[in-house]
Amino acid sequence: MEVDLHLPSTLVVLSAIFVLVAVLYGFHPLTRWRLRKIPGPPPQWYAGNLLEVMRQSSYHFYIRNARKYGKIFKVWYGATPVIVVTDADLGRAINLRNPNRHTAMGPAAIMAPKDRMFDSDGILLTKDRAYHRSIRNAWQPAFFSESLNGYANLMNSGADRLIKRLGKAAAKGQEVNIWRMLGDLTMDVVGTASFGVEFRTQEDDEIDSSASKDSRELVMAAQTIFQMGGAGGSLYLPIVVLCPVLLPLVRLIAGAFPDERMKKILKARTKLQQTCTKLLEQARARMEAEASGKKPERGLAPGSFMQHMAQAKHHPGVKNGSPFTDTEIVQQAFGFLLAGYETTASALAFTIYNLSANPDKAARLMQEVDAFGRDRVPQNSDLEQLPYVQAVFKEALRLFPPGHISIREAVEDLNLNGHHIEKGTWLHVSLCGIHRDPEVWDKPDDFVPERWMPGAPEEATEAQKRAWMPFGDGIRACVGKRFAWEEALIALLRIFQRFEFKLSPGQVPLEVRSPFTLGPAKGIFVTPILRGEE
Ligand code: HEM
Repeated sequence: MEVDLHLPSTLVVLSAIFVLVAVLYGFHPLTRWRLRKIPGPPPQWYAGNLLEVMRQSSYHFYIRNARKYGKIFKVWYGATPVIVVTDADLGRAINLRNPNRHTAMGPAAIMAPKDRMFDSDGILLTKDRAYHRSIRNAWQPAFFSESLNGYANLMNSGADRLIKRLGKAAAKGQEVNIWRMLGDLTMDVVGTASFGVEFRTQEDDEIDSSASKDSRELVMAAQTIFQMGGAGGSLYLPIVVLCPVLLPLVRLIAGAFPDERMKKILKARTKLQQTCTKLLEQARARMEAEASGKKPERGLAPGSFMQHMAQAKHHPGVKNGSPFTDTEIVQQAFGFLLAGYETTASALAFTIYNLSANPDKAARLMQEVDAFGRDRVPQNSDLEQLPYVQAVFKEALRLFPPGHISIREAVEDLNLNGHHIEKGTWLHVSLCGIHRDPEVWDKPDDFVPERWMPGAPEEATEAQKRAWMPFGDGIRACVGKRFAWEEALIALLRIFQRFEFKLSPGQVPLEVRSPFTLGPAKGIFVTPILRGEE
């Protein structure tokens, strides 16, 4: 009888290869060795620290680990090590020298390039420096004082609709999820400012039936993308997180067989693109009609961000200084909504949470509001008369910065306090870690708006002021900061002219989640109470 002596040895070799691959992809011995001197929480095989990050939220996980391991530590997102920095000066230096964001692990990462165009070429994720400068410059005039003065009416009408809704709840003594309601407000304001059609997301039946068909379709598409777009959206994602080298293959398979979530996102993106293209055509018709002295019927509102982009041109060195294409304009308009909607809603909700949990601070704020006038409708230029409202908002942004990480990719090899970091490494400047650093702040976890009141005994030192950076820093810092500031102050003033809030029990400390931006885990539940006579 003939015995196949090769079979066992083949099995041994295959098993050895399998074990080697399992070790290389599960344990990453070489990378671990390279980064061994950087401390950090011990990773698990394959998942790294991902399960802990998801359980605790990256926000808490980073704050806790900064207190345990110091201002530079490493965290493993599956197979990818991320260097987290919680030192303000080092963070600024990183942001200044490394302008590229690494591609987030959202469903978009696994989409084919044609389906990803919103992300890869928009202001948020483009890695082409000259192109970024060109788009960013085109954005800037939307935040000049003249434009901001123009937005005040829109922001006040948004606040009117919110006050109406709060009034109904107050009359019934009803608890509300204020985070949700503020989300409806900011979607209303940012959506209308960006796309130039009335978003009307604050009506009780979600989308006002009197809104135009274009407007309704746009709102629904944007909402679908938001609901579906968070990290962990697609079933294909875990594969890429655990084994990034499979990305090209996963993209191919996901392109051919998209799962339900991806299908919905793709459909919503196509709808958004089509509707915006139609609005742009109307806008161009409007501009032509205006130029020839006629009055057009509909189109983008004058002064809207999209109309502004329709008139903008690239830098002479980029695309020969040509006007923006329709696709580019839609990318930017969607970027405006994406970056400005949830961040501002969460910042406002955190502010109301902190005020409700600290009634003495709320009382001081209401005194200032009353001195300004209970019935006075603010304009942008009035906001400097509200130093305590500003201080309260600043302090809420310190404790809970909605954009809590400046996400970067090392553009070259770096030396971080003696640690060698290779080009391409993912870097997270943890703004929440910096904002709660006990070596920098007294009572880092307490809500003390007086830190931001000039002359107060608690007034922040220069080092503390430098360590306040909720809008990031460097050339990728928040371009919409002045818009957010105006919108938030108008909303706070208008809300507290009419209401105070009772926090529902069981919410201190607040449960948060931070898949991408930082927000309350389930919401912030309060009962609005109509304020008595002055
Ligand atoms: C309270 C509200 C807001 C907060 C806390 C916030 C925070 C941030 C942060 C932390 C960044 C990243 C900075 C970095 O990577 O270093 C950012 C970027 C950005 N934000 Fe905001 N933001 C807010 C509102 C807005 C609004 C209302 C808009 C638009 C109208 C906007 C548009 C953008 C854009 C386009 C970027 C990317 C800029 C670039 O890459 O050049 N943000 N924001």
